[in-house]
Amino acid sequence: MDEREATDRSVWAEFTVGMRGRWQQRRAMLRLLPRGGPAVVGTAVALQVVAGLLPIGFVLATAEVIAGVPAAVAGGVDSEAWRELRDHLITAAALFFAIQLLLPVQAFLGELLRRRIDGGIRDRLMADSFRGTGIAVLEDPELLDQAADGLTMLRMGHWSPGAACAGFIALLSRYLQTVAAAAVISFAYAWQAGLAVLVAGLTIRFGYRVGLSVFGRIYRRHQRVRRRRFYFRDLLLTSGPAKEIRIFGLLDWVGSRYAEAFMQGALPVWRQRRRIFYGPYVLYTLTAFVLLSAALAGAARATATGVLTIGAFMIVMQAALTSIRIGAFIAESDVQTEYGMNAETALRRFGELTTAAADGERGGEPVPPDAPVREIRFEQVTFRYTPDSPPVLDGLDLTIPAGASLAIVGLNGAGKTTLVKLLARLYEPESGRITADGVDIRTFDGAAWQRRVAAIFQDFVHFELPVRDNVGFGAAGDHDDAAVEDALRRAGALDFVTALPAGLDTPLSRQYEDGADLSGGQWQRIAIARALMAVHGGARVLVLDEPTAALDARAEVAFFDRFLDLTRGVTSLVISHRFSTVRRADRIAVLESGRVVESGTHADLLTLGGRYAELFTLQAARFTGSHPSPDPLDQPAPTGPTDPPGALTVPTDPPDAPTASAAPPGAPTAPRAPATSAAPPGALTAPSAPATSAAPPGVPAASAVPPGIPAASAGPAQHSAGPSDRPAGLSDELPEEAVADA
Ligand SMILES: Nc1ncnc2c1ncn2[C@@H]1O[C@H](COP(=O)(O)OP(=O)(O)OP(=O)(O)O)[C@@H](O)[C@H]1O
Repeated sequence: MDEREATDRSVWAEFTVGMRGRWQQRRAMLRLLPRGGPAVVGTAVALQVVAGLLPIGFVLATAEVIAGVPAAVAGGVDSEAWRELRDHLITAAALFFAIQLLLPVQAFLGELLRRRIDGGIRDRLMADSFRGTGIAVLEDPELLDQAADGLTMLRMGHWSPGAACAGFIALLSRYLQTVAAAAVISFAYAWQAGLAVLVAGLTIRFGYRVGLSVFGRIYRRHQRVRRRRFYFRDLLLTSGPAKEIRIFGLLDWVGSRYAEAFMQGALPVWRQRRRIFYGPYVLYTLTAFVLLSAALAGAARATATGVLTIGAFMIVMQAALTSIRIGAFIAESDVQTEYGMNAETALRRFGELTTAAADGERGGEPVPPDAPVREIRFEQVTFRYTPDSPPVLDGLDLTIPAGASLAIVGLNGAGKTTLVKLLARLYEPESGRITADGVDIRTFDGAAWQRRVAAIFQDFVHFELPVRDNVGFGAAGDHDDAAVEDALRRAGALDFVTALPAGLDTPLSRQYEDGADLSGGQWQRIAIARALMAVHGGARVLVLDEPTAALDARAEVAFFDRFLDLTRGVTSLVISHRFSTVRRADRIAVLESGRVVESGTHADLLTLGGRYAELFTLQAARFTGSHPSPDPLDQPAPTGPTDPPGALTVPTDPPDAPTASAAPPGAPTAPRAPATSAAPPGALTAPSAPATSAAPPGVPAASAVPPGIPAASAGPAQHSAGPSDRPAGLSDELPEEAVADA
């Protein structure tokens, strides 16, 4: 229902439309109350009863004081009337102080109640709602709206469900006071006057609550705008975006977007205010005024005619004023209950959505030990993120042999990461299936399967926690220092971690006093260590999504030189745009249009001369200068002879030779044959003997190797004489740095 519809409806119609929901909310509040604990709830209720009755006692005592003054004055200081007056005065003062003393105790109990109830809700949300293995539900816009509102209220605490419960209890004393005051009027004067005063107070109260409820309903409809506002606020106030916001001078822009979003959410509510509050409020107040005036006028006349004593009149007057106070804004209850109930509704919906998603995934068979031992297969897998978006994977078939490495390449947005998310059961395929040794992974217990898959995504989490946790989380919090250090050492991170102020205990964030921040490459090594830790903890499938994108060329070479060692016996999947990384995998799959369009070894795919060869050529050309860019800035930087020896070597793997990654770990590498280049004039060429390679027809063997850089081969260099038909630049002789930096 949109806002226009709501504004077209009368306040009363809008109120009645929301009536059912409000009763549900109130029932939900009552169900929440016991979470405050019987002692706290019981004491709070008892105090509210006392707090409701004390003002009536005060009214009676002060009336007695006023009524007793003439007799006391006439009787003098030692008279009985004087002593009575004194006693009434002391009683009134004691009641007054009791009321004042009760206020902070009531506030304290209300706060305790709020904390307990909100704490319970928070625990329930964490325990129930986030136990699912999938993440699709967490990207659902409706859920995000509910979460933004509900969680914000829960975090702030002012308008949370707990605050609403405390607000409801606080109403007890107010209503008790109102009814008791009306009863006093009935006894002191006439039941008709008591009833009139009661109805007057409740009428104003009702009018106000109707307005507040309608106001709350309109407010709730602007969840999405508020979420946008929170986003702009966080852009301004959090450190992540701070760099770019400043560098691009976006402070004002974001500030004005924030103000705009604020107004977008607030204006419709404000515009409704007059209609919702002022009109009806005048009507209800006039009605109450007439009723109250009639009751008080009657009492005044009765007093004037001697039917009512002056003391009784004072009681009626004060009781009427006490009773009518129910119609005023109740600071400890009104806003809290209205918005707190909205927060409860939002959080309940949030819980329902996440629980439903988790329930759909529940159960499942245990994952067989050591699975996968043969292979993982994607069989005709189709997947789309939302029902109306095009498929990202479209009938995809792929076999990942167990214990070997598979690289996945493809253009940006081809679906590489999506494929991994499906493998890790963060999402489920729309059709088709993924099997491990022939068993659909959907039949496995989701959490158990996820323990089997160690995935480090491009946007891996930078936990603002000590190094030990950042790595240990790979093995579900295994914090065995020896294992953590071993993983760090193998990821090439131990040296810089040891140099940190508190070693493994150093929090990885500058936002903590003794914390340290790391460079992108250092963080990536921490992530790799986390993945290795996961393998240590029993993961059998290792997924590295762009694992070396932030590593320098030397670190990348070092990492992949040890990669097979590091992942021996583990099924590994590597996604990378760096061909120096990709080529080392046992097999490579090329993803395009939601399917695997080519697969094979690096050599096979070069020979095929298809998509992979084309991508490889494109990347190579940037560095060989085979396709010089008209823009001088686009030219590759020559690598100087000062570079450390060995840092830029790349294994040569002619099409019919084993790839570097396929070489047995520790096997000696054959000396690299010097390469020549068919590069354009001016391109850097390696000295010495010509290197040729078996290449697809029409492809000249070419490679540019900067001077002074020895070319090496992981296998025996095999060269065919004669002209090569490999595309220009499509050479295995690329300097590692050049490929790595592409
Ligand atoms: N959470 C998501 N919700 C909706 N669409 C998504 C989501 N994640 C990815 N997509 C879309 O799915 C498509 C494939 O994305 P994916 O991240 O799998 O590509 P990729 O091949 O890994 O790309 P890259 O090489 O840039 O990392 C893209 O069009 C992207 O917009």
